[in-house]
Amino acid sequence: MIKPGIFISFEGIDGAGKSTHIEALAAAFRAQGRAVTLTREPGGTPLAEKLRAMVLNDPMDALTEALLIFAARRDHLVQVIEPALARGDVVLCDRFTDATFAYQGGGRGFDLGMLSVLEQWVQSVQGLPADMIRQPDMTVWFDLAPEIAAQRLSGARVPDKFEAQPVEFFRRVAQGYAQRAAQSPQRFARIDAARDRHQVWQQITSAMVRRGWLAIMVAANGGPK
Ligand SMILES: Nc1ncnc2c1ncn2[C@@H]1O[C@H](COP(=O)(O)OP(=O)(O)O)[C@@H](O)[C@H]1O
Ligand SMILES: Cc1cn([C@H]2C[C@H](O)[C@@H](COP(=O)(O)OP(=O)(O)O)O2)c(=O)[nH]c1=O
Repeated sequence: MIKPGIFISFEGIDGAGKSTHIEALAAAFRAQGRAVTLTREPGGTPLAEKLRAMVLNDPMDALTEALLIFAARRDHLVQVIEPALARGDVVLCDRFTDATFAYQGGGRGFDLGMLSVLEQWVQSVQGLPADMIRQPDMTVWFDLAPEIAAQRLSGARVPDKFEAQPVEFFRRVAQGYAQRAAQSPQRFARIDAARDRHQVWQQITSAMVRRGWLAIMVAANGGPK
């Protein structure tokens, strides 16, 4: 019998430490025999990657941006995430809809009610009860003060359209995440991302072990390189 798929998203402001830990978590799941689909948003399909390049590089008004992001999400869900979950994969997704609420809603001040309507439309998929939409089973939220994230990113990479925003923007993004976490406390696993890499890794794997998704031994042996 195939195991049910698990959908885990990773969220937090730019520089919070997501990329550092996702690969290591994929390796931990593989070490205990699970197939892993490692993917990201915006992106994850050829079409969605084209939309990502536009969203991250071209100036545009907030509604255009939200529509492109949700169009990319729909393609990604239908082409990649749903088939992977149906196969029983562990899907590790670097950002999902909480990022839209945080960046377009919190950061850019776009209407949250409209984002909720788009969320309902885009995440309605076949095979779920009519009153349910596809949501991550768990969202690992790297919570970090914007000042620390900016310090970590300074000189680390060429900033994209969002990374080039001032610290006040990221303060609003962080508030957007906190608001989403308060609305779905069961789904969100908050990580104190100000700790060192080892302690961050321990917090992440503890959340997986608590859900019965990762064996303690596998978690103890892994970690970011
Ligand atoms: N716990 C940590 N302590 C200090 N620096 C970290 C930690 N985790 C990641 N970093 C560094 O911070 C920067 C941003 O991390 P990254 O994983 O790329 O963040 P994100 O993917 O969330 O934008 C990188 O240079 C990374 O090496
Ligand atoms: C998924 C998503 C990302 N974003 C932004 C956040 C990030 O600044 C950017 C790309 O995310 P990310 O892949 O984390 O960037 P990087 O590969 O540089 O670490 O897109 C939104 O504004 N809205 C969204 O819905």
